[in-house]
Amino acid sequence: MTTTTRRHPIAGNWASLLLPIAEDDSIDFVKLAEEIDILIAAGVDGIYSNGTAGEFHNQSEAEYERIQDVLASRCRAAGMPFVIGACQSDPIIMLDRLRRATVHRPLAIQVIFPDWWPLTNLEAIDFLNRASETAEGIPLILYNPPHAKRVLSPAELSDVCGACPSVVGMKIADGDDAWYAQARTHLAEFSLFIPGHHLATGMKQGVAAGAFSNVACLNPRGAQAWTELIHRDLDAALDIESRICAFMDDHIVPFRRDRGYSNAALDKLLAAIGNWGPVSTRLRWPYRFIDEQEAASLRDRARTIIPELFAQ
Ligand SMILES: N[C@@H](CC=O)C(=O)O
Repeated sequence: MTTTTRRHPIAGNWASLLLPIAEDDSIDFVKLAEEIDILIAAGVDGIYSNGTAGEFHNQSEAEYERIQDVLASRCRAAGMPFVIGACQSDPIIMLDRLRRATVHRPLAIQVIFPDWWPLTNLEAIDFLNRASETAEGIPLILYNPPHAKRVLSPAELSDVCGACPSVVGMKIADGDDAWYAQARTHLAEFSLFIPGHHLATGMKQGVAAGAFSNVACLNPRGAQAWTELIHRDLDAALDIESRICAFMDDHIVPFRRDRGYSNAALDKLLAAIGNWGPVSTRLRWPYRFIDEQEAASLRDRARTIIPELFAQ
């Protein structure tokens, strides 16, 4: 894929900051700090806050502030790149989160489109331009997941984001070969982040810069080693990817498809299976979370199917 000057060097394996939720539904900030230190020690390419997995949709503004403070201070002290998610369904609150994120000078800031009434392309451009002004020169990454109120095609993403110079990247779902061809045609100037479990394919297709990664939820250190392997030995990395996908399809996706759990519940299940830090499966009310026992019983399966992710 031909790149242009807009394409930002941000890339690689980005670990989601998952919220340790206590039994009384509060955020355990001591455990949050501990989790960040573990992710830093794992040597991931970066840590980001407030994706769906980070429950951005279910926290107060004071909590938002405190999460970003903890993330920024610990990452800065360790020289670890970080991205802040300013995402929120309400555009006014989102711009305010964005304004408060700029204080920490993250590598980039993630935004979504306002998400109650779907935006037209013109409204989306207007929103991103206002977000760009608010970001004070910090690059923006548009997070447009499959569950967004409006999911844009590569051509639509190009029309909308092309009009907003601060948007340097997108975090989107990938697709089949035809989708990848469209992405190459329309989105070459952007850094594209695709779902973590497809990263080797996305890089083979010459499209993906990295992932804000569910594989890092399972094991941040293993996901980092796999990301590095993609550059060294693509065939070996694709073989691991096929087993990661099989594990997801057989053991993780059924919780959403058959039992109605949210994506955040699935990502927290992955972290509990990986058992690498102080993050349980618990989500904040009203969202249902997967019993910790399910994680314990999948632990051996994960290690058997994809031992490479647990070898470090
Ligand atoms: N979609 C996720 C990515 C990690 O699994 C997110 O919430 O950012």
